[in-house]
Amino acid sequence: METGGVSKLTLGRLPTYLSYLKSLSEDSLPNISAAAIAAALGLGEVQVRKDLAAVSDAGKPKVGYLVSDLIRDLEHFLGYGTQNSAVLVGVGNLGLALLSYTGFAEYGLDIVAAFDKNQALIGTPVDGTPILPADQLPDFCRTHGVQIGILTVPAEVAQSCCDTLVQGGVRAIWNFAPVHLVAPEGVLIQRENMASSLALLSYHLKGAK
Ligand SMILES: NC(=O)c1ccc[n+]([C@@H]2O[C@H](COP(=O)([O-])OP(=O)(O)OC[C@H]3O[C@@H](n4cnc5c(N)ncnc54)[C@H](O)[C@@H]3O)[C@@H](O)[C@H]2O)c1
Repeated sequence: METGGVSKLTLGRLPTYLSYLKSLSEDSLPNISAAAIAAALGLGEVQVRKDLAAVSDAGKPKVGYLVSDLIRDLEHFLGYGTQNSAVLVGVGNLGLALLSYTGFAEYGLDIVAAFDKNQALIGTPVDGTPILPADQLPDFCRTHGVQIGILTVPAEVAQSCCDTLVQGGVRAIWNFAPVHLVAPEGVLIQRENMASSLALLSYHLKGAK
C-alpha cells in the first residue's frame, strides 16, 4: 500500500494526533512538545516524535511544535483539505448509520449518493444524500468522478458490488462486509474488520482471568 513513505501504523495514528490538537482550547499555549502529546494520548514519546517527523518539519528543539502549523501539516498529509467524493452501497442498518454521521466531512469525505437494490428505499434522501437504484452505480461513479466506495451490503454480494465500483472507476473501497475482496492492482481495499478488534478484546480478557 502506498502511504507516502510512512507505515500503516503511523498513518493510523495521525488522525488521533490531529483530533487531539484540534481539541486544545484557544487559551492553550501556541506550542506543544512531543512529550506533552505523548502523555495526553498515552503513547511513547519516541513514537510520537518519529510519527510527527514523518509529516511535519514544524518541530523545533526546546520549543516543540507550533500547534497551528502541526494541524496544517497533518491535514495536508492526510488530504483533509481536499474533499473526496464517495458513494455508499447498501442502505441498511449500517449504511443508514454512516449516512447519518455528519463527521465525515471533517475527514475530507463527501458521500454524494447512496445505492440500494431495494426499490422501496429509492427516492427518499437520507440527511440530504440521494438514494439511487443499484444499477446506476457504475455510470454515476464515472460521471461524477467518484474515488471512494463504501460497502455496507451483505457479505454474499460484496464482491459483485466491489466489481461494479471498480467498473465505475473507483480506486479506494472501504469494506464493512465480513469478507475478503479481490480487486485489480491500483485499487485499495480497506476492510473494517470488527472480528479482529473483538479478538483482541477476548484475548485480553482470557489473559486477565
Ligand atoms: N449492522 C452492523 O452494525 C454491522 C456491523 C459490522 C459489519 N456489518 C456488515 O455490514 C453489512 C451490512 O449490514 P447491515 O446490518 O446494514 O445489513 P442490512 O441487511 O440492514 O442492509 C443491507 C442493505 O444492502 C442492500 N443490498 C443487498 N444487496 C445489494 C446489492 N447487490 N446492491 C445494492 N444494495 C444491496 C439491501 O437492500 C439492504 O438495504 C453486512 O455485510 C454486515 O455484516 C454490519
